[in-house]
This record gives sequence, structure tokens and C-alpha cells, in this order.
Amino acid sequence: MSALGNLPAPEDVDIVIPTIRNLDFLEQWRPFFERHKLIIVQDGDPSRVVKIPEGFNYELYNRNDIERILGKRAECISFKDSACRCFGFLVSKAKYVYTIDDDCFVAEDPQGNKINALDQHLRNISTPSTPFFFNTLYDPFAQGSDFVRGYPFSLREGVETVVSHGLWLNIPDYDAPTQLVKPAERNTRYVNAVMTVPKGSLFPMCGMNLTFNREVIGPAMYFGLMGHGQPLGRYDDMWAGWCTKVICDHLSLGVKTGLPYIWHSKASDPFTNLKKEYKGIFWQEEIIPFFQSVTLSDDCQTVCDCYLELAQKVRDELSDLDPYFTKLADAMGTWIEAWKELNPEAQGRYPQK
Ligand SMILES: O=c1ccn([C@@H]2O[C@H](COP(=O)(O)OP(=O)(O)O[C@H]3O[C@@H](CO)[C@H](O)[C@H]3O)[C@@H](O)[C@H]2O)c(=O)[nH]1
Ligand SMILES: [Mn+2]
Repeated sequence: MSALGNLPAPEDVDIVIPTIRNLDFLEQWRPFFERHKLIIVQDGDPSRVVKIPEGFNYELYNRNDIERILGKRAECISFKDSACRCFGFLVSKAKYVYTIDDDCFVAEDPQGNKINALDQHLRNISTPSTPFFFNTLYDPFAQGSDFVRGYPFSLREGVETVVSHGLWLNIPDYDAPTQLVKPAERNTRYVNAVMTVPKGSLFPMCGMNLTFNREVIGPAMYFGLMGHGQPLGRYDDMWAGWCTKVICDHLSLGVKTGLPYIWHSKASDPFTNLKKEYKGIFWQEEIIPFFQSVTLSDDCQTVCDCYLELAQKVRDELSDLDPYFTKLADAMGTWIEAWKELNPEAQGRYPQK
């Protein structure tokens, strides 16, 4: 089946970029980005001037803006960590968000064509996902693909896709221990596939090259408390991905991963990364079984309801691991308060079925 959904209009897609750098990388993306609104979340020193190339339609928010807009609730938005990007999800009014890091450039496919990553994401998210039964020819809705023999016809309608997770050529998104033992490793493998993450399976969601339906799953895309004053870093996107996937499974919503690739240019310092992520490396051995065991009650009416129920379970079941998780559960609740105040129209509906 090659049903390619109608792609969203430019005004329906905002691009969220967290930054401690300048944004020269946008020059490479200009053909693909300039019809979209950029939401730039400037981290670190708010007095620093961020250089933004001419000709882009953007909103720029620094820490002073975050505190002005959220007041006391600003405490749920991380400082000095890329997790601050989720503030951009809060203030966007677009149906879809694409978030990308400022050291990610336009990649080329094996034929040497420049990859319009945003276009591929929108194709992914505009066609259904197949979480209940794995299609061995990958995404059946991609051009030139279909369901294979033996695939139940009763499952071929699929479900609404709300997350499209892209990958990276050159510097792969490795954790610090892997970076340390394989400092020279570069990802040169271009795998031409998009697939649905099956129901019941979690996955390590990277925030570097990610698109999602903000109106539906936005409330779950809280990039948890990291950075300044926190015992953890580089688990912001992972936390959001685990919460999102549990809620997507509960609501029969779809998550796809694979194409598009971007070219990730900067390897962050593995020693700094080790300091940020080391607690997460052993905590996640308890966190993952927690998320794998979570069941959400049927009376949750929206993603917000699901998220608040999940936050309570975090508070009840992970606080013995470390008091941090009580703080994180509280921050999850604050996030939803801020979301409801700024986005009353986007509570994350149940699928209309
Ligand atoms: O304190 C900070 C640090 C960075 N940023 C911005 O966030 C992204 C990612 O930063 P960077 O490319 O330096 O780090 P990576 O290790 O490559 O990032 C990967 O780890 C995840 C961290 O959670 C991230 O999602 C992955 O891409 C850049 O845009 C920096 O400018 C920041 O805002 N504040
Ligand atoms: Mn990077």
C-alpha cells in the first residue's frame, strides 16, 4: 500500500531548537526550514546574543522569558541542559513539532541526494503505524512497500502515528561509556527503512532529530528535570520517550523510527557526558522494568490524564530508588499545569475510535 497521507502545511509545523551556540547550521537547512516558524530556546546566559541567519521567521526565548511566561512553574524547565527544548513545545501553537539540535546538518543518501529530513518525518507521521503485528517489509505505507503475505487484513488499517524518530549519520547518539571505548566510531550505515516500534516495546528516544504530533502527544513530551542542580543529564529525551511510548501503547497510537537521517557533526565530551549520565546508567535498570510493568487505567480521558496517572506511579514506585524521582514526579505535574494553561485546546485527545 503506498498511501501517502497529505503532508501538513508549513504553518502546521514548528521547528524547536535548543541552543548554547550560534545558529549558522540553519544555512544548510534554509531550503527546508524557511517556510516554518522556528522556536529557538536559548539556554545558559540570557544576556548572550544568539546569531541567527537572516530570513527566518523565529521566536527566541531565553531563561528570562521562560521565567516571565511560566512564573514559579519555570522550575520544571531544565537549565543548562538540552532538556530546555520542551519549553518550545509548550509555547508552540502548531499541530506538529520538529525538534533538531544545532549541530545536526543535512545528510546525503547513498545516491548523494540531500535529505529533506522534515519532509520524511511528515511522510512518516502522515501515514498509519502498525504496532500490533510486525510487517517484515517495514513500513507498509512507504512508497514501494506494502503488507506482506500473512499479515492479518483486520490489522491493516493501522493506528494514528504521533511520533517519528529519525537517526544520525557520522556521530551516533552513543552513551558516554560507549563513546569512551569507541571514540573513533562513526555511523556510515544508511539503512533505508522506517518501522513501527511494536506495542509493548520501549525504545531509546533521541531528541536530536524528532517529530511529533503536538496536539495529541505533546503533553507527554516533557524532557525531564536535568542539568543545573539536578543529579542527572542526557536522560531528558529518554524519559520523554518512555513516558510517551507507554501512553501511546495505552491509547493505540503509533511511534515510527528509522529514516530520515541527519548528519550529526559534534561529539560531545565523553567525560562530561559520563558525569551527567552515570546515575542514569544504573538507575535505568530499575526504571525500565517500571515502565514495562506500568498499566494505565481505562478512565484516563486524555494524554494529560494518562500523564498525571503516570507521574503518580513514578512518585509511588520510583522514589525509593532516589528522592530525585519525587521531584521529577512533581515536575511532571507542574508541566501538565503549564501545558493546560498555555494549551487548553491540546490536551491530547483519545483517538477518535
Ligand atoms: O547545556 C546545554 C547543552 C546543549 N544544549 C543544546 O542541546 C543540543 C544538544 O547538545 P550537544 O549537541 O552538545 O549534545 P549531544 O551529546 O550531541 O546531544 C545528545 O544528547 C542529548 C542530550 O540530552 C541530545 O538530545 C542529543 O542530541 C544542542 O542544540 C545544544 O546547543 C543546550 O541547549 N544546553
Ligand atoms: Mn550533538
